[in-house]
Amino acid sequence: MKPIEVVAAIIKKDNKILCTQRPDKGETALKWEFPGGKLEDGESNEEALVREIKEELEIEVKICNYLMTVNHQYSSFDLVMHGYVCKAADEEIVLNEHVDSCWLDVEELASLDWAEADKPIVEKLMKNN
Ligand SMILES: Nc1nc2c([nH]c(=O)n2[C@H]2C[C@H](O)[C@@H](COP(=O)(O)OP(=O)(O)OP(=O)(O)O)O2)c(=O)[nH]1
Repeated sequence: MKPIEVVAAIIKKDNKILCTQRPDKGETALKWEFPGGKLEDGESNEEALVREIKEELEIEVKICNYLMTVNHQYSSFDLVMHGYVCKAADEEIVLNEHVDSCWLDVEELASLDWAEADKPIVEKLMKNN
């Protein structure tokens, strides 16, 4: 099966990181994630990320650096997820798709129930801190 290819934004503001909670459906129901979504045909990772964040949260992000790619096998699909560290301007987020969100310090990230594929990203952020 062809993996689903996704981009995810680790959005930083004032030293906090934006964490978002997925809706109550599918294999990752109510898990916490970094916002983002699937690449559309012909899009670069960066274009997809800026578009997804605008759609999901109604904010503009500036991509600072690539962090890592995670390959994860869920039982119903294979995921390839590219994580980028981004900066948000001082705009209010609007939750168009997520059920909850919070801004956490890096050392607080482990307190959330993350989607499995996000755990290596959380570990890397905490190690780099
Ligand atoms: N965006 C995002 N998706 C993640 C993360 N961790 C993780 O397992 N996923 C999975 C959940 C979903 O099955 C898939 C991304 O799908 P999505 O629903 O966010 O993407 P999308 O907005 O383009 O999708 P769609 O509703 O248009 O189908 O990747 C993460 O940190 N960020």
